[in-house]
Amino acid sequence: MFTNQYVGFIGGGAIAEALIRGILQAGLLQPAQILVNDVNENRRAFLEASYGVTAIADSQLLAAKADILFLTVKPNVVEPLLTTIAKAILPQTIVVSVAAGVRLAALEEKLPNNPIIRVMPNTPVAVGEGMSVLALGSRSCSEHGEKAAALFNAVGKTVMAGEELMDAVTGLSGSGPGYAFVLIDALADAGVRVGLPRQMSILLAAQTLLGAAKMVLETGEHPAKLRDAVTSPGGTTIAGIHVMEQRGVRAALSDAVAVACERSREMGKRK
Ligand SMILES: NC(=O)C1=CN([C@@H]2O[C@H](COP(=O)(O)OP(=O)(O)OC[C@H]3O[C@@H](n4cnc5c(N)ncnc54)[C@H](O)[C@@H]3O)[C@@H](O)[C@H]2O)C=CC1
Ligand SMILES: O=C(O)[C@@H]1CCC=N1
Repeated sequence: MFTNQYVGFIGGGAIAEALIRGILQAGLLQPAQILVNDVNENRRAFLEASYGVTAIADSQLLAAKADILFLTVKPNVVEPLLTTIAKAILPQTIVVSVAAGVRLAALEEKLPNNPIIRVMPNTPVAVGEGMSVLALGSRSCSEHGEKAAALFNAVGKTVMAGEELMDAVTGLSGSGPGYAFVLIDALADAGVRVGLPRQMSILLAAQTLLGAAKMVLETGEHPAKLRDAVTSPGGTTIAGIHVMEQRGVRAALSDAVAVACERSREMGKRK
């Protein structure tokens, strides 16, 4: 599907690097098929040295070469960037924007000919366990969607959705690894508190969340049912869960997702 094709990234930061690492690890593309542009020269040199990809200092040149072009810059940089590359990009190039809050209509206005797809991935794409949600723009047909989905399927799970769900997706799975790292760090600290060595505690915390997540995905059971199977009557787990409920862990997570979703909405309104 990608033979003799170039995939370009404008913006070589955290999410671009995670995608590049995951796509190369999956063997979907060769390093020579990946082109990267970043305003930061050190970043270009780092990505070239670390992954064998080709760094291109001129974003217009990169845009003209790419068959699929990822926009992996901060949301406020997207529109000025599109003004810069609009004349250089070929009309058949599929544009994939991962920018939080930036609407398909705004992207399509700046690039009046290209098929555009808005995606919200997350950083676990770097290890093949990403969660990416794709929304097709008005000029994207199923073939464009399938091509973009093939890239994201190689680095994790993929769901197609309407754009109206993107802010909610951003608040949950886009930002979610951040919440999960805080939870793992907090659990690891807790383990240290009760006497475990730090490294062992981090391993226990991370593997426990990974195992629990895998059980939800593989059994298809409701998480509450799986929780019930851990909570022996009068036992340790229910004593711990009681404290979590008392301290409002559920409400805190609910508010975290709601506030992040709202932030994504606000970013979409900014001009
Ligand atoms: N980090 C994450 O977990 C996720 C990020 N995103 C989205 O990805 C985008 C990038 O986020 P991060 O990678 O976290 O940010 P970042 O700050 O790590 O990367 C942005 C990169 O763009 C470069 N840059 C700035 N202006 C540029 C320009 N005009 N041309 C070329 N390069 C330029 C910067 O030097 C930097 O290396 C954002 O729009 C964000 O909403 C989406 C999903 C997850
Ligand atoms: O924090 C952010 O704005 C980006 C979007 C989702 C994850 N990181």
